[in-house]
Amino acid sequence: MSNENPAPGRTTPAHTTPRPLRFNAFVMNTTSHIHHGQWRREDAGQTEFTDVNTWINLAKTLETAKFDAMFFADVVGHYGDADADYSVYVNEGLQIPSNDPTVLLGALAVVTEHIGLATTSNVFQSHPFQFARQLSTLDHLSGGRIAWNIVTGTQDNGSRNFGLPRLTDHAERYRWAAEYIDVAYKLWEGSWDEDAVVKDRAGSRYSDPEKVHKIHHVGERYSVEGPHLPSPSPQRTPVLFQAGSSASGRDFAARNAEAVFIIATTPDVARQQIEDTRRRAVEAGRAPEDITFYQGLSFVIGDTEEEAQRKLEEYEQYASLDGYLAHSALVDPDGRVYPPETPLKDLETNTQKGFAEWVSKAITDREPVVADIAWRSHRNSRVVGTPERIADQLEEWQAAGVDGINVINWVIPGSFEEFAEKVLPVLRARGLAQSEYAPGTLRQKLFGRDRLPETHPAAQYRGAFARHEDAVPAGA
Ligand SMILES: Cc1cc2nc3c(=O)[nH]c(=O)nc-3n(C[C@H](O)[C@H](O)[C@H](O)COP(=O)(O)O)c2cc1C
Repeated sequence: MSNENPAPGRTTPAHTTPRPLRFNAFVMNTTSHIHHGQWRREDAGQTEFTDVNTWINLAKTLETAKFDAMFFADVVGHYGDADADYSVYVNEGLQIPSNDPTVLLGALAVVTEHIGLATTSNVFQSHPFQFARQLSTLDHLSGGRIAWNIVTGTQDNGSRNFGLPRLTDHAERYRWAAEYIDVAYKLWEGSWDEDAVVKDRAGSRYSDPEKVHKIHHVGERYSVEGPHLPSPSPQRTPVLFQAGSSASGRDFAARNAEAVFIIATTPDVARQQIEDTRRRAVEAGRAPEDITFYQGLSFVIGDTEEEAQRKLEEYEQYASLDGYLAHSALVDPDGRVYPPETPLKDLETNTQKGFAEWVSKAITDREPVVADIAWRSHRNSRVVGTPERIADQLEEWQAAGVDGINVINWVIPGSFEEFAEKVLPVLRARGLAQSEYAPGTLRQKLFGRDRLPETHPAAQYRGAFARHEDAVPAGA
């Protein structure tokens, strides 16, 4: 690893060069991802998300700017219950229509060389045998640049699209995820020995049957015999991203994740969340630096503070309260989205409880209402100002323990072009952004190794299935 890319998570003494932050472009294969209403702007290229060139051009822009990864969020339904007023989602282009990000990564893998490519996939949306095969294929195609954002679902509607009655109970979702990922680890790490592919033309042996193993997984939900069909890809297990915030979500992240996404309201809140998850990771037998944290932020950049404020007003004019409310999924027990004027004290909902309590406490001069939640979630993760002022604030996030930033966009590609043109040079001058990519796979770039370390739970499956009777019979 070059000096510019020391291992993340380690504190740098004050007299040495600062540690660069990591930067991901947070995107979704749809029109309206986070900042609802902005698609109506003339410069909003996200309306053309079905055109592969929108993404190819953006990937190239990001690679030129040395972004670490392009990270695609995804959902498999709309927010709220099945009976919620889904005309809002449709009117707003709010994550519908949307296309599958995992398929798109295949195209992006061949037109890029360095940038990491992260997809989101829910544990109930595909069988782990099939999903593990898809990601191994992408990891081969991209030369080892794939990451997986492991999600357990947030939507009743999405669950019903896969035959479930509703969103599975929270604790049960994480038990499900634990088995799902266990199957994937067995396939990725244990099914093939490192030197199994021999391509021995004279000996008429493509792979060595002694070195390809069935996994014989039998669990609560899955029964998977194996072997994994793809041979080992450059990273084997893709880089593992996760975004759980509850206690069970943090435990899952602490055990499995290499990069955790947070949207903390302040650097102090981030610090607490990071320290808590790192403590859990150490309890799970991992090293503190094996797990990194990315704060989601959007930027309003001006050459002067006045210009930044003027641009902010422009974004505000396009912002859609209906969209933020629908995305917040504040639904009543009948599945209807709550009217914006509903007092928070009258809310009866199972989602966003922690955030509602925080907003209730923050507003003391009047009755807090549902609209406040939508507006606060819109406002609390944005940074407004000159590039220098933005760099100052990023230093504060870094001092709180944040390793990287998930850059949330207003418009594609403009938000990323502007960040690359105006903010990254200032960050580079302060040693806070990389100027070149480190060579190798995404994990090599981020952590200085191609494969998961021995302290990771997936490592237990290396060599675990290497019994002779499990080998594929010759000629099968
Ligand atoms: C930055 C960020 C990005 C997320 N992206 C997705 C996503 O793309 N798809 C999804 O289903 N959930 C996504 N989530 C939701 C999380 O996976 C998780 O369900 C949520 O944070 C609640 O955590 P908990 O399940 O531990 O309570 C995201 C969360 C955060 C903070």
